[in-house]
Amino acid sequence: MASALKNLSDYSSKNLVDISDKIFAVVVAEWNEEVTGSLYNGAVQTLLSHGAKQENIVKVEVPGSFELSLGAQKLAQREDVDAVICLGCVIQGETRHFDFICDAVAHGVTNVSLKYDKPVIFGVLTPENQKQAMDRAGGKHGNKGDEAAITAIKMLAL
Ligand SMILES: Nc1c(NC[C@H](O)[C@H](O)[C@H](O)CO)[nH]c(=O)[nH]c1=O
Ligand SMILES: CC(=O)[C@@H](O)COP(=O)(O)O
Repeated sequence: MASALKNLSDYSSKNLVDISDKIFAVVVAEWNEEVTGSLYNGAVQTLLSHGAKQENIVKVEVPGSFELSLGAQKLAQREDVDAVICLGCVIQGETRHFDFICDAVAHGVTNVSLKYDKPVIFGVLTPENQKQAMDRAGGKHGNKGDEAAITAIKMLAL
C-alpha cells in the first residue's frame, strides 16, 4: 500500500513486548543527511516513547546506503544487540546507479537479519526526488524512521 494511502507513522502500539532492557543499534547513512537525520530522530523518539532507554540506543553512521549492510552486520553480530535499524535515503539520479544501490542494500540487510536471526529493519527511503523524501521523513506521509522502529519492536515479539 502506498505511503500516500497509509501514513508511515500510523501504527498500533497494542501488545508490544517490554523493551526496557533491549538494545537497539541504529545504522544511519550520511548521504542525504537532512533526510536521514529526520529518520533517525523519528526512530529514536518512537523507541523511547515505547520504553527503550536512551543508553540502550547505539548509533553508527556509514557513508551511504550501500554501506548499511556491512554496518548492520558489524552490529548484528554483537551478542548484546537485540535489533538493528538501518536508515537511509537513496534518491534517483540520471543513471541506473539508484537501482544497484537499492537492490544491494535490500538484499544485504535481509541477509544479515537471516544470518544472525535478529530483526534488521530496512528503513531506507527510495524516492524519485527530494520532495518525496521529505514527505516521508516527517512530512505529510509520516516518518519512515517511526515505521522502522515500531517494526523492530514488533519483531522482538517473535
Ligand atoms: N546517491 C546516493 C548514495 N550513493 C552512495 C552509495 O550509497 C555508496 O556510499 C557509494 O556507492 C560507495 O560505495 N547513497 C545514498 O545513501 N543515497 C543516495 O542518494
Ligand atoms: C542513487 C545515486 O547514487 C545517485 O545520486 C547517482 O546519481 P546519477 O545516477 O545521476 O549519477
